Amino acid sequence: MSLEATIDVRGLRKRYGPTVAVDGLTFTVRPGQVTGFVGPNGAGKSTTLRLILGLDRPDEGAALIGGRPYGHLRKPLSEVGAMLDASAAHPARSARHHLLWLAHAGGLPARRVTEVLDQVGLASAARRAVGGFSLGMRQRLGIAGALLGDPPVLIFDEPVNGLDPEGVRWIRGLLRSLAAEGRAVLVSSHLMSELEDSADHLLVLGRGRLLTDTGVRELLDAASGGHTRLRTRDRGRAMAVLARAGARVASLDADTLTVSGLPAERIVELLGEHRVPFTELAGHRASLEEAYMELTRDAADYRAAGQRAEDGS
Ligand SMILES: Nc1ncnc2c1ncn2[C@@H]1O[C@H](COP(=O)(O)OP(=O)(O)OP(=O)(O)O)[C@@H](O)[C@H]1O
Repeated sequence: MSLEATIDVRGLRKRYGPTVAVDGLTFTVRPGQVTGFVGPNGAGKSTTLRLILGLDRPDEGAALIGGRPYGHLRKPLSEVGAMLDASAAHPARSARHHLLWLAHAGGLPARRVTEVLDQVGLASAARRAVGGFSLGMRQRLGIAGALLGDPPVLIFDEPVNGLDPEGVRWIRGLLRSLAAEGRAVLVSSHLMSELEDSADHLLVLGRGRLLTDTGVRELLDAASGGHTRLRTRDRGRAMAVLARAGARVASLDADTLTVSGLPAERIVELLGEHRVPFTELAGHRASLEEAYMELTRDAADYRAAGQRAEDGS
């Protein structure tokens, strides 16, 4: 693997007729990390990935893999692996033949085919026609194709889409291990929750623009840090005491409050001083989705679009 495992996108712009699909994107995907590329349907994720992979031409800007545009890579399969469409294999071909054909076209040895079939758990189905494969098996075959050249940069477009929980767990583990080997791994998804246990970094896209470029840990820490869940029989007095001290307090149910803006130790002190009884006090760990909502409280645009995506319309 080369050391230049990066994707650099600079001022990328692409328009289809009246639709601006990608609107001035700049970001870097770094080695040793899983970078989540998130946004609702139509946000421009697939277009960006196609531009990075030289499958479409940008109107402006550039996308570089290890410092060079895709078209200038000497051995593309060994420099970047991608799965954009899991149904790309010919249905009458066996999994093994499909990969042998790819390996041959990319100047790779046949032994790599055996290795990647093993790696994705398809060894026993290698001689079956792809047409009879389940969606999960097709995803695995697409991933095998991406891994064929042992590339330092990997791109997966919605790899989790339509998979059962076992398949989702497998893909998460694979993404993590590929990043742990020092590769740059870019994974798109239209759902933040799908990236919960796999992404180290997040690029959030809305209507062709980059809304957020952040580390997942920083995002979660910022959103989780200030929240404490408090259970008390005397909700009214607890709210009054804490609000007077500058906290933001909200009711969750008859005897539970969430408190933000004060550290847990200060909450305990205040409740003690004012003799407000409580039975439970716990730090709250935000989910990735909650953390992102907190960060973009004012970005109604993304949310409106995201909501439509969640509704499936
Ligand atoms: N070849 C094309 N011709 C015309 N419009 C296109 C083309 N490709 C993409 N678009 C439009 O560009 C916008 C971005 O689409 P894109 O597929 O990149 O979004 P996406 O974030 O990948 O969405 P999805 O999650 O649905 O795949 C959409 O409005 C789409 O209709």
